[in-house]
Amino acid sequence: MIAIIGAGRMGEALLAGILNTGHDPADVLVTEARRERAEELRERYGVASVPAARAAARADTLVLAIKPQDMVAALNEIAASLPADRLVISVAAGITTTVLEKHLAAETAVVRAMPNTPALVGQGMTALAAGTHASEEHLARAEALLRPVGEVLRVPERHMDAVTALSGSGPAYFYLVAEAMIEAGVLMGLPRPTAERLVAQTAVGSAAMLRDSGEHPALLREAVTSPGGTTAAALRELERRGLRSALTDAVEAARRRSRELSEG
Ligand SMILES: NC(=O)C1=CN([C@@H]2O[C@H](COP(=O)(O)OP(=O)(O)OC[C@H]3O[C@@H](n4cnc5c(N)ncnc54)[C@H](OP(=O)(O)O)[C@@H]3O)[C@@H](O)[C@H]2O)C=CC1
Ligand SMILES: O=C(O)[C@@H]1CCC=N1
Repeated sequence: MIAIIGAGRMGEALLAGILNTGHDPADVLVTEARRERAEELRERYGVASVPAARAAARADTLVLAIKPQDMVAALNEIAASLPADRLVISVAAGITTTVLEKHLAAETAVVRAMPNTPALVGQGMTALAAGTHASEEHLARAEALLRPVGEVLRVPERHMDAVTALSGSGPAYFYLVAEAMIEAGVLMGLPRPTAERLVAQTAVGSAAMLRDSGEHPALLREAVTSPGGTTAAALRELERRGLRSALTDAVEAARRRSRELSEG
């Protein structure tokens, strides 16, 4: 049995992704304190909501998808009822395996994961790092749980803040670009549904090329850039406005924030 403690945006994305790939809702529990939200999840996915301590006692694998700021309180809530052989997977930004282990019984197997919301549609990217007591078998279990909702990569834990800044927060950067492009289309007089469709499919197609062609993004960009053409004019403007350095600074800010969250 799997329990998802904290079924907010990320918890729900994982829940939906896991159920979409064939898990029986009867084998999945969620912990959601707000009654209306618990009811919504039951109606939408057929999963039961139980208090965290009960979920901890019943599930073999616990996924902690609560905010970093709520993590210590939640760990204290489950620690006493968590049998020693359970696997605890935390997806919280900035919360290290050392912090997780400190608030759980000695030798609890802990895996730190950083997924992203495209898990909802089976296109997530999750990085995993093992805690001190997580064996290869525990990592394989975490991987088996998350693999159906997207790609999984094992990384050294020291890379987790950078991973969070790139793939954890990354979908938001792409959505901001998409939003700005759609508004630009509307500004030029395109009907909104037309602009939305053009941008969404351009994003999907570009992402597929990026992932599947094996080409460096600079080469893919070059192939779009006809001499003396429209793309070159647009790219000059993006470079002049500092898109590249804005993105570098943005990703570094996210990593800094992830580190701050680990300091409590
Ligand atoms: N959103 C994303 O793209 C990603 C998020 N994450 C991580 O996922 C975690 C959740 O983020 P996100 O989903 O965005 O945030 P949300 O605020 O949407 O979700 C947090 C959820 O946890 C619930 N909660 C709080 N305390 C407890 C508790 N003690 N027991 C059970 N449930 C509790 C909240 O309930 P209530 O609303 O009732 O307070 C809420 O439903 C964070 O740690 C974040 O770093 C990781 C990768 C990507
Ligand atoms: O914004 C956040 O803190 C979380 C972590 C990665 C994506 N969302």
